Amino acid sequence: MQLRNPNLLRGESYIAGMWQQGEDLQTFAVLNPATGETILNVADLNDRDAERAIAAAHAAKPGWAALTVKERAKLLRRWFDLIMENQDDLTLILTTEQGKPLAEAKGEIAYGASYIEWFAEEAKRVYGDIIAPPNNSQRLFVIKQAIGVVASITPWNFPNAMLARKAAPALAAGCTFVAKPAHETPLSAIALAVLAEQAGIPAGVFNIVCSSSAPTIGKVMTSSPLVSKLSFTGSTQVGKTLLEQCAGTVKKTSMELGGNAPFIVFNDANLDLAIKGLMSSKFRNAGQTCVCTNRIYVQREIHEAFVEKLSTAMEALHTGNGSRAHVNIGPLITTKAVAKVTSLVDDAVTKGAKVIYQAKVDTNAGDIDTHFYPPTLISGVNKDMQISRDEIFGPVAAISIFDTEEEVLASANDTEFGLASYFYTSDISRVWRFGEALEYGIVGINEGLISNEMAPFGGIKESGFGREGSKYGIEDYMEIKYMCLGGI
Ligand SMILES: NC(=O)C1=CN([C@@H]2O[C@H](COP(=O)(O)OP(=O)(O)OC[C@H]3O[C@@H](n4cnc5c(N)ncnc54)[C@H](OP(=O)(O)O)[C@@H]3O)[C@@H](O)[C@H]2O)C=CC1
Ligand SMILES: O=C(O)CCCC(=O)O
Repeated sequence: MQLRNPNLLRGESYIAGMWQQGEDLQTFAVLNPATGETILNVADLNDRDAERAIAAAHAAKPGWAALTVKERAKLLRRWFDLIMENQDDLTLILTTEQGKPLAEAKGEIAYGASYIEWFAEEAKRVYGDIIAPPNNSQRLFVIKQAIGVVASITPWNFPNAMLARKAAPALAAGCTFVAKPAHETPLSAIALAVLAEQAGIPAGVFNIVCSSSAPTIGKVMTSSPLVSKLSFTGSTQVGKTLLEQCAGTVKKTSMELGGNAPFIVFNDANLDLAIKGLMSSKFRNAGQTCVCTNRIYVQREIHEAFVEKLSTAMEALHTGNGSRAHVNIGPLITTKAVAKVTSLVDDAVTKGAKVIYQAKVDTNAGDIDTHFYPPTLISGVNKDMQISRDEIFGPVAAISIFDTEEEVLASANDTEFGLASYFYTSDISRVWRFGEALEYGIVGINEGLISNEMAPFGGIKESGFGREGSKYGIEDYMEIKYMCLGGI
């Protein structure tokens, strides 16, 4: 990998302001998902290393919380500037370890950085309250204070942005932070730590613990009495385990878990707009995001026209190694992920769905074909097929036909998940009626790209709780304290 700033590619963890090999001096390999080649061997930390990171964050907490918000904001702003100055190198690291095409990786670096910029500003806008007292001898106040040490566990699909959007509000609020990135993609997280150090964020405030054993580090994070909050993004299954583990020390938690997003197109929709929205919400990161469209519902009268337009649009998808300029669909993260998508499509086809379009995979010498799944369009999907119940996490567009608004609302809400949803219509009454009736934390209306740092990202039901980004995001990292002054 040719980087302008080779210091960004490191294989150590960052604890207490020092680069660390870990007590056991073991390493694990980080692989390029397109080629299977080892990019770097990264220090494999154990439970005692994680405890040291938590102790470092705990020790750094009083000093960090005591800085003025302007001082913390300035350091966060410096971190943001450095990330943007190093955007091209960070992009290359991200594509190499995660697989997403370069243009998307570049977008992710800017997206992640936007949370740091936003929360550097929001740090200055935390307000308390004065409450009318029940009698004249009292005065009642509400203040907000940093929760304390925050631990985070983040996934491989957005190795930069998921970490940045947890660390930024936490640090802005005055919390200190210990991150465990996914073992598939630790290099982007380590690079963020290199830049945090360079920005002058004090030792112990931002720590990274890389490990091949997530359950080991997770146990330490969830059981340590020094950790006040756990913020997790990943599968609902692992989220539930972590919630159970956090119960022992009654930690606050934010859980950004799986989704099963419906994408509904009514007869009166602008079809071209709907296709544009679907292409971005379905195929972003090769379909590997928790807000990716999972179930597409098209009203009967427009089904044929919609399928035709979608097949044509999908011809513009080029699947291959994300480091090649024209590629816009990269590999899936592992062969296990490819096997899961394959089995969902096979199950749907066995139960009667039809494959309408399947793209070709265009790999180079050195790429491993079995790491890629071709963009595929199937129609005739129904709720008995596993593909309509599970997160696909792959580039498969699965269409069902519906007749009435009532019917499609029931289908859309018939899931344990409640993260993102999308619908297209030109009927303004339906915009409100249907938007309010969808049981989701996020509703895209005539829009397929709903994520940005100014908006509250998060789900309901088994998609989790807590909100990331927006004016609400910093609240997740603050405690409310009520003070009652008597004897007046
Ligand atoms: N909401 C979302 O954004 C995401 C949803 N998913 C969904 O989950 C499916 C499986 O993906 P997968 O990567 O396995 O997701 P996981 O939930 O297993 O991984 C997410 C994060 O949790 C860590 N982790 C895994 N097990 C534990 C544990 N017992 N204790 C503590 N941390 C743990 C992982 O570490 P490590 O990687 O080192 O094992 C990673 O950092 C996907 O197909 C998709 O459906 C996946 C990723 C993100
Ligand atoms: O959890 C995820 O899958 C990442 C969500 C990406 C986004 O912020 O849109």
